[in-house]
Amino acid sequence: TRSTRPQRLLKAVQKHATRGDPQSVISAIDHFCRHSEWAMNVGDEKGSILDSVVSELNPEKVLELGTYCGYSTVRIARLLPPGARLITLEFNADYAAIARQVIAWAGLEDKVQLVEGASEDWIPRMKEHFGIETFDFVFLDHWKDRYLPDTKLMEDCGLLRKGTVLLADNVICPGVPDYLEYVRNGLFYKSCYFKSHLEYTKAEDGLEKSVFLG
Ligand SMILES: Cc1ncnc2c1ncn2[C@@H]1O[C@H](/C=C/CNC(=O)c2cc(-c3ccc(F)cc3)cc(O)c2O)C[C@H]1O
Ligand SMILES: [Mg+2]
Repeated sequence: TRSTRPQRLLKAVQKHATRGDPQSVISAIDHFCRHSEWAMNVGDEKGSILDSVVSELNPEKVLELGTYCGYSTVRIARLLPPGARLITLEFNADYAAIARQVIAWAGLEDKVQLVEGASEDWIPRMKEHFGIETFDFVFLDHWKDRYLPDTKLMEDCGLLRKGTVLLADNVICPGVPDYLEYVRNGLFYKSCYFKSHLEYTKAEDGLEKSVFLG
């Protein structure tokens, strides 16, 4: 049977990227998505904004919601200091299998824990299962109607501390209106918008950076 797009994306990484070189993995995926087949990675333009937020923060404990093929996982993990940890949640087994191989090709498996399952099932288990007190940085890039409920769930589970940074992809396209209203007009966050473009296109999109006020 015909291969899937994530399988073809992985093949492009294995063909064009150098094992153990995260930048070459990122470049191979961006080239594949720009010239062969569009895929819903955060991409190079928004990815540079993601890089600057992570580099400035130097987080020890990172959570990613929605691994997909592992593109943003690699972008984030390559910038983490030694000893820092990234937990990424993905409930689609096929995507998870591809992402594990992409992360391994980049040589970042020691910094990344890919957990197969739904965010609402795993967020309440972060403390007892992974020994996480609070997260320093959370990247939201999963189903858009899950951003707000999962943010409230992280608050309720005590996983956010004063200064925790949430960075949300796709706040314009496809859009997350309920989440935006909550972080911009609520009392618990200081929020700002980074205008950019939908990955590999000219359409507007952007990232919302929200700092938890505790
Ligand atoms: C609740 C939960 N738990 C664990 N994993 C979860 C989850 N919800 C989704 N996931 C996993 O994350 C991934 C889902 C990501 C959803 N992202 C999207 O739907 C998405 C869509 C677009 C887009 C824009 C314009 C268009 F015309 C078409 C598409 C662009 C993007 O950057 C996106 O992230 C894969 C899925 O299995
Ligand atoms: Mg996205």
